[in-house]
Amino acid sequence: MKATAYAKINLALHVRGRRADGYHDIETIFAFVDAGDVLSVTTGQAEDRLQVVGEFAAALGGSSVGDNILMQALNAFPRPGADGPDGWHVTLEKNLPVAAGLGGGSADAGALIRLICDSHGWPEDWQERAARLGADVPACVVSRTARGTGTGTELDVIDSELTGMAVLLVNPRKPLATGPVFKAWNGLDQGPLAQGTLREIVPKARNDLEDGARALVPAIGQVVGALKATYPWLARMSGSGASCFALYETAEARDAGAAEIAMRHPDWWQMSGTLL
Ligand SMILES: C[C@@](CO)(OP(=O)(O)O)[C@H](O)COP(=O)(O)OP(=O)(O)OC[C@H]1O[C@@H](n2ccc(N)nc2=O)[C@H](O)[C@@H]1O
Ligand SMILES: Nc1ncnc2c1ncn2[C@@H]1O[C@H](COP(=O)(O)OP(=O)(O)O)[C@@H](O)[C@H]1O
Repeated sequence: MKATAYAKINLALHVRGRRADGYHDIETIFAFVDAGDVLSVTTGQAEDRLQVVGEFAAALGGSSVGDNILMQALNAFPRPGADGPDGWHVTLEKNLPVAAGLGGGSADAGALIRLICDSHGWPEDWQERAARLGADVPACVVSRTARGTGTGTELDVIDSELTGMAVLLVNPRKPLATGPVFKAWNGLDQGPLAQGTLREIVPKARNDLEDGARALVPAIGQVVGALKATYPWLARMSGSGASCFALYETAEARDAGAAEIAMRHPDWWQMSGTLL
C-alpha cells in the first residue's frame, strides 16, 4: 500500500490565549497540498518496522526510529488479527523539511492512521488517539480544508472554494521547533477569524506566530518578501514557520514564481502543488 502524507499549511492562524497546560488556544484554517512525504507499507509482517529514506531522512537521523511519530502511531493504533497483531513494515520517503511548519511528522502520522483505519476499521476514539500524537494530527488524518479550534484538534471541515488553487511552498532550510515559537508569542489576543467565504476572510486574516518566528529566523521575512514579489493571490508563513506559502490563480503564475525564486535563492527548498 502507498499513501501521500499531504503537506499541511495554515491559511490563517490566530492565537487567542495561553492555557494553563502551556498549550495555546488557536483559530486556524488548515489546508493541504497534493504533495508531501510518501509512505509505502507491507502488511502481514511479524512485527512493526520503520525505514526512512529521501532528501530529509538525514534530518531525522539524530532521533531513533522509536522516537519517530510513525512508530508512535503504529503503537497507538494496534492491528489485532486472529493469529496475533498484523505487523506493518513502513518505508517513509521524507520529502518535506523537518521542523518546518508543514506538519511533516503530523502528516506522516495522519497518512498512516488513514491506512490503518481504512483496513482495520475506524475506532470511535480515533480523534482522541490522533490528538495525543500531536495537536495537528487529527487535521492531517482528515487532510481536507478545515477550521481548527481549541489547540487545533476541534475540526469543522469546510467546502473550500480554494480547492485546485496552485501552491508554492518555500523554506529557507532553517529548522524551527514549534514550542519556542508559541513561547515567543506576545500574549496579545488580536481577535477571532471572521465569518465568510475563504476568499473574503483569508486575505484579511493573520498568522499570529509570524513575528515570534521571524525573531528566531529572520530569513522568514525574506521568504515572504520574495513570494510577495511573484504576484500571488496570497503569501504568508505557515504554522510556526519557517516555511511560507503562496497561492496563485494559475499553475503558470506559480511556475513562473517558482522559477524566479529558484534563480534568486538556489539554496532555498521549494515544492509546487495544488490545494486539495
Ligand atoms: C503550529 C501548528 C499549526 O498548525 O503547526 P506546525 O507549525 O507545528 O506545523 C500546530 O498548532 C502545532 O501542532 P503540532 O506540531 O502537532 O504540535 P504538538 O506536537 O502537539 O506540540 C508541540 C509544541 O507546540 C506548542 N503548542 C502546540 C499547539 C498549540 N495549540 N499550542 C501550543 O503551545 C506546545 O509548546 C507543544 O509542546
Ligand atoms: N516522521 C517524522 N517527520 C518529521 N519529524 C518527525 C517525525 N517523527 C518525529 N519527528 C520529530 O518531530 C519534530 C517536528 O517535526 P515536524 O512535524 O516536521 O514539524 P512541523 O510540524 O513544524 O513541520 C521534529 O523535530 C522531529 O524530531
